[in-house]
Amino acid sequence: MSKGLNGKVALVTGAAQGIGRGIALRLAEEGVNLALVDLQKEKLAHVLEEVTAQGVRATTFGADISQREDVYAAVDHAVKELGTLDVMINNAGIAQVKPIADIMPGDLEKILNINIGGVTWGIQAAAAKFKALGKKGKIISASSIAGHDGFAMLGMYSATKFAVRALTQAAAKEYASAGITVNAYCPGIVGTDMWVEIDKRFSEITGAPVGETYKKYVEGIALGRAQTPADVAALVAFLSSDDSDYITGQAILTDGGIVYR
Ligand SMILES: NC(=O)C1=CN([C@@H]2O[C@H](COP(=O)(O)OP(=O)(O)OC[C@H]3O[C@@H](n4cnc5c(N)ncnc54)[C@H](O)[C@@H]3O)[C@@H](O)[C@H]2O)C=CC1
Ligand SMILES: CC(=O)C(C)=O
Repeated sequence: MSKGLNGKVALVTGAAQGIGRGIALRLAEEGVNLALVDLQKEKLAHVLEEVTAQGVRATTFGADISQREDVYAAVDHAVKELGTLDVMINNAGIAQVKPIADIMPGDLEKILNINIGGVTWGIQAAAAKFKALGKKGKIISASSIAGHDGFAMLGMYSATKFAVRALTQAAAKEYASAGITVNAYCPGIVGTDMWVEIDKRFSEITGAPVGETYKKYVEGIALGRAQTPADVAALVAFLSSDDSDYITGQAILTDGGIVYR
């Protein structure tokens, strides 16, 4: 068990599936009460059943993280339903597979609003709430290996994940005096719907057979297998726990050996 997690309250965005669901399941195992936030309300209801079956209290909230008022409303909802907030996990994000030459203004606007806007509003709303509650807190956001190395065909996605690292560093410096730590996790190749979509788009662009791009990337992992949401959740549980109290401003790689920093 991770130190100091039992009884805490965490909000997880993008909790309806994939890595966000994996984080919710792991935190529930650790006794964390959960506010589950996503665009997909039906899928959230299923994750709600899964986590409450582990004996924790939980609530769901439908929100579009690119909308500042939605994120603030989600944080207010968490505190109203669960009594407080200790950990904010800005996990939701989208991928975008396009050669640089094909990126259009609408593509740029969409991914910036979700991947950078969503994290910005999440950091802002959580820090304001921690201060209003008069408590310390932890803010944890999803970056990526693509936040350390720019990936071909994932140029704008990579740019947003580099930006998450920059925001993490700046926010860590701004909020340290309030006792708020701000960190990020950087997964590698995780077998979620996001990669099903990335693989499909690569096929459309390059003509590679479906499944080939994912297979090629997984073959490049030193530990020899694709990452699971539970692998990512193990790092997020550590960053949510008291064991990470002296860590701030970091974007920590968890990728089985792809990017070495
Ligand atoms: N799958 C992978 O290999 C990797 C993923 N990541 C990052 O981890 C995070 C989670 O990824 P996955 O679980 O793989 O993705 P996913 O696509 O399986 O799940 C993302 C979830 O976020 C939700 N979401 C998307 N846009 C939203 C919005 N505007 N408002 C509210 N919710 C929204 C979706 O409904 C979905 O439930 C993302 O930030 C992603 O960039 C980072 C590195 C690797
Ligand atoms: C989805 C993602 O972040 C990568 C690099 O696979």
